[in-house]
Amino acid sequence: MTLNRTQPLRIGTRGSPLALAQAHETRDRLIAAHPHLAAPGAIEIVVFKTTGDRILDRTLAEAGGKGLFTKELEDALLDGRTDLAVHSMKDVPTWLPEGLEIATLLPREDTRDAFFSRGGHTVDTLPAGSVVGTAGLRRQAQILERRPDLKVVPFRGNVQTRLAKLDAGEVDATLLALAGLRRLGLTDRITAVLEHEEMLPAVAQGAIGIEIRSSDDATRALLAPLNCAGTAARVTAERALLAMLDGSCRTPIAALSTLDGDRLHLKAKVLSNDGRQVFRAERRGLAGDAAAIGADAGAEIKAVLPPGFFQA
Ligand SMILES: NCc1[nH]cc(CCC(=O)O)c1CC(=O)O
Repeated sequence: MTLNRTQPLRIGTRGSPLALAQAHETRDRLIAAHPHLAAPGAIEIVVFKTTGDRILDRTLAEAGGKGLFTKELEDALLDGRTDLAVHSMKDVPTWLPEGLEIATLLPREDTRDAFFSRGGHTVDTLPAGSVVGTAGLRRQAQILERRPDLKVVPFRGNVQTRLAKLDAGEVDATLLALAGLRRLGLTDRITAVLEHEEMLPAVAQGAIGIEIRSSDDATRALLAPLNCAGTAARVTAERALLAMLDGSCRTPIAALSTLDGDRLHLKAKVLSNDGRQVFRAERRGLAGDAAAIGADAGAEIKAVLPPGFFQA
């Protein structure tokens, strides 16, 4: 098969600064692997506004529904308006639409969360009753697990908006994924980087996935040299856990797998929203068994969850 194309390769992306940085990283990696794609017009970046970009006044769990950041990109792929879609894998629902697949995982960024506070406080030194702004139930639950005396309030908007709200005193602290901050070059204002023991990341946090039509062998071949096998194994394990738990986005789930050679180590945690109930599982195995490792850890947690634990 020839990798030369007569049509431009069309990359679908959201328009947020982080999404654009990830689309540009994808374009740059494609050009590095296939120099002819550097020609003017060989790659087009097509920007879409997703439902998740429109809803800024509610938390995403309240907005309900899955795929808030992906649906418009996937519709464009399915209609043939684009050839690939670039996603933060953290935002990609467990089940993809029929006819689409994640073809490639780029090398994963740092998976930790960054903590920002006024007055340089860490999670442990924040005065009782301090207000932490976060949109995510996973962060809310883990903050309250450690500090039940803090108050967590919903908080959305892009990085700059959130930091402005912090400066204005609307909240005393907030959290953001370090991966996004690194990609945007916005790490200078971080108060503390939270280690995994303190804040286990979201499934696939820090990973960029590239989605294509399953029938599109030409684009799959173009993307093949960009795939990071280690990231793919880790994301496979974490997403298999999610699939087994079948968790709605209203239940806090955190997971992280790491690789040491071909040995994969998965840690997973499901919490109640108030952080008072915590269920954990841990598994080790071969990277080649990533899907089974994730499913197995998910099944262990599922077996001990009280009936009705997952909210609709
Ligand atoms: N939910 C939004 C979102 N999706 C991916 C990232 C960060 C980048 C990543 O984890 O890959 C963020 C922002 C955040 O959580 O701070």
